[in-house]
Formats: sequence, structure tokens, C-alpha cells
Amino acid sequence: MTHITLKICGLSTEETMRAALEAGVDMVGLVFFPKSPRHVSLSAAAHLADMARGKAEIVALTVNMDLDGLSRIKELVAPDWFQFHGSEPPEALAVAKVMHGTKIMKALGISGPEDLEKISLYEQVADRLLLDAKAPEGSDIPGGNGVTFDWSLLKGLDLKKPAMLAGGLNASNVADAIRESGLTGIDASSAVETEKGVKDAGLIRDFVAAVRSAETIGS
Ligand SMILES: O=C(O)c1ccccc1NCC(=O)[C@H](O)[C@H](O)COP(=O)(O)O
Repeated sequence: MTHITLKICGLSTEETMRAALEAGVDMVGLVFFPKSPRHVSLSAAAHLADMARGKAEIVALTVNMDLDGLSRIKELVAPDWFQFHGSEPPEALAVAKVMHGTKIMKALGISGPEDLEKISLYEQVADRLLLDAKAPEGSDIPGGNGVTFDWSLLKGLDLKKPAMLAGGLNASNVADAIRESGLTGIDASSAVETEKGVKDAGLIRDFVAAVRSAETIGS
């Protein structure tokens, strides 16, 4: 049995944070990106993070944010991780790691084999990679779009750091995604929502149950 590290991203209410924690997720993601329907204010994030502390790792998701912005999040929310979901170069990750002492996750958009080349640049500085679908043309947000990619592109990759799979994962496809990608981390957002940005406690529970039952794959 392989434990799948499971992150639910874009939580923004007490009810759905509680549901994710009670269902046993490993990581909870808070989105700091005003264009996103999942964006949370610093004060709301601080409260949600306090609910999660000690129960799941807290991930602060940012997109090309400057150092002052990261410092404010660090000071008020105290996340365990920063997730960089923009076009941040590896050097920016290294600076953030030293300045803030958090673990660093780097999201990379994947649509074809050429996108895998970026992995070696980032795995030297990131503690974890998030291999996500590229945003569809016209989307305002670089992640959280509910679209999938060809998971088999990842099969057999010689990764130096742990990696999570993201992009359109739901309770029906997540077992196939785990099997085809070979990854042991899963991240989801859209599939546990009733509409963009509105998480649902029941959908969270169903998704977590699907991931936990997929943990027996190959064992
Ligand atoms: O979720 C957002 O609104 C978001 C906004 C800006 C950058 C990244 C964002 N989400 C990143 C995530 O980690 C999502 O969970 C991941 O892309 C999977 O999303 P989905 O396809 O909706 O399951």
C-alpha cells in the first residue's frame, strides 16, 4: 500500500476546511491570487491556516508574487509551504526558501514531452514539484482549470524530488491517473466544487475516499 500525499487546493471556508481535515488530507492549499475565484484575504487565510495547523500541511499558493507579498503571507499565515504557480525562475525559489524557511513547491504546466525539460531546472531547488495541466487559452488563471493532460507522459520519469499530479482530477479518474502517471501525490480543486470557487464538503469526502481506495493499486 502506497500512501498518496493528497492536497485539496483553494479552500476558502471554515466548513470545507473542516471537511478536508476530517477526511484526512495531507495538505491544504490557500490561493493568494486576486484573479482567482478561490482567492482568500490574508485575514481569512490566517484563520483557515490556524484550523489546519498540526493536522495538515498549509500551502500558500502564489503567482509571480514579489518578496514583500511573500513576507506578509509568511508573517500572518505562517504556511509550511509556498507553492509557486507562475513563471518564477529557479533563483526566485532559492531566495524565498532562504528568506522564509518554508518548503517550496513549484508547479509546472505540462501538455507535451517538451514540457518535461523544465523539471531538471526546478528539482534542484524545489522540495516538491506539482505537475499540472497547462491553462487553456483565454483562462485568467494558470491553474485550477479542471483540465487534464496525458498522464502517461510522466510514467517512468526519474524524478529527484517528490511530485504531485494535478489537473482535472476527480473521483472517477483519479485511480487511472495514479496508475498511468506513477506519481504518489495528488492535488485537486475544480472537481470538489459545485461551481468555480465554491468547494463542497460532500465532494471533498468523495474525492478523498476515491484517492484512499486507489492507494491499494499495485500493492
Ligand atoms: O486554483 C486556482 O484558482 C489557481 C489560481 C492561480 C494559480 C493556480 C491555481 N490553482 C493551482 C492548483 O494547485 C490546483 O489545485 C491545480 O491546478 C488543479 O486544479 P484543478 O484542475 O481544478 O483540479
